Amino acid sequence: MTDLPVPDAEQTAPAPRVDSEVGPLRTVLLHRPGNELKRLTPRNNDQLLFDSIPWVDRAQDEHDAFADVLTGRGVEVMLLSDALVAALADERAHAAAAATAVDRRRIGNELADALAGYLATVDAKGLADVLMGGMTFEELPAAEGASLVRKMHHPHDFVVDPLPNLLFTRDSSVWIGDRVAIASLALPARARETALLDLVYAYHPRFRSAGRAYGASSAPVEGGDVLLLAPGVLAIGVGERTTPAGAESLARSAFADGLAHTVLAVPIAQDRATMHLDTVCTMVDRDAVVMYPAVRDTLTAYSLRMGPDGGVAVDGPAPFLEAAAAAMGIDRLRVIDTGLDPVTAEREQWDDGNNTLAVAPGVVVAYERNVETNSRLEDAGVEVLRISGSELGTGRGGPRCMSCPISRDPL
Ligand SMILES: NC(=[NH2+])NCCC[C@H](N)C(=O)O
Repeated sequence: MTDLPVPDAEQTAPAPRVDSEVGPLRTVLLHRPGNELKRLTPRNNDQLLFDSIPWVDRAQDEHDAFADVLTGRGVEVMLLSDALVAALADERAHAAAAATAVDRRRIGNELADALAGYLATVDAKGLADVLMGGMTFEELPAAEGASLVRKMHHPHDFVVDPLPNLLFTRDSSVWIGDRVAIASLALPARARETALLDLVYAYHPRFRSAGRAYGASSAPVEGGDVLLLAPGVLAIGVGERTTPAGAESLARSAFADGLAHTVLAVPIAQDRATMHLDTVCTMVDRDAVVMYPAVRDTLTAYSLRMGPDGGVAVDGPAPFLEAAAAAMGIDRLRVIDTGLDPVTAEREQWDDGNNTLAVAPGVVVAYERNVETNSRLEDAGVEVLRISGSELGTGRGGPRCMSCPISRDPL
């Protein structure tokens, strides 16, 4: 008898490729919140971009339920912590990752050497824990020296900052076609996420052959601002996070790689409530978006195309909905009219009512608390898979923010 080889998960997994916001979702990268959330206190939560202090056990339960909804729909869920540990098994990744955690300028040479020495001794899992959850002066097990830095810092100050916003995997990397763009995150609290995702995509066996769409150290672009409206058509929000230079440079590289023919640069208000384009608008079907009513008629877009000289040609601005429909080659982009009174609309926008994750055309995951928005979506024929997010939402992010699609079937 001959034994047939058993295909392993990596051989059977769909190849990474995402051309739209709504094509049937096959594989997604999530981050189950961990010890990094336990670092949040009323003194540091603003700086770490959380609006209150989450109840961590409950946040984990909510996240598990989110992952279950996705697996229940046949989606393969990859967890960032597992992917990071797998990547760090490569000693080059281990060394590079440890180096990203050592900030000599902040902790001085003596402690930096002690920290680097310690990190070199921990295994992949131990290193991943420090990279994600951070480390306090009190936890640094290096020999007690006379370091002034150690003496003058509070024992609970961070030697390595925690990364509570890893939860929002949408922002740190984006697949465009068969290439991955490592985001260049704008705010100091998230800057180190770039380096971790960069290592995951470089060293995880599953991604080794993945081409890059954007360099990790380029001008700021965050994934929450990038919407794949249709194959070849990107919308990029420009506001608190993604800069005009970031949008221009991602457009230039998408054109050069043949990943897009049109990029819409969409100015959004530079506010916490609208930090990314996906806080006011996400796609729920091939030709439909759910959108915050207050911006529906005012949102505009510059249309970027490859210029004759290989540069970027800019048109507009024009109304966003018109520019989007034209670029997508459809008559009209349907806006699901949430028809809400302005106060309800503002409350539900703040709680990520417009931040839905499509698992297929017309099927989206949404926070249950946005009762009005969800019922309007259903009235318009969209199936809504509700999850609770009372704790997950304390960082201001909904189902779309908490997910990075790695593979979607073509539309
Ligand atoms: N795609 C999104 N809207 N992400 C939300 C990110 C929230 C996170 N606390 C931040 O401020 O960066």
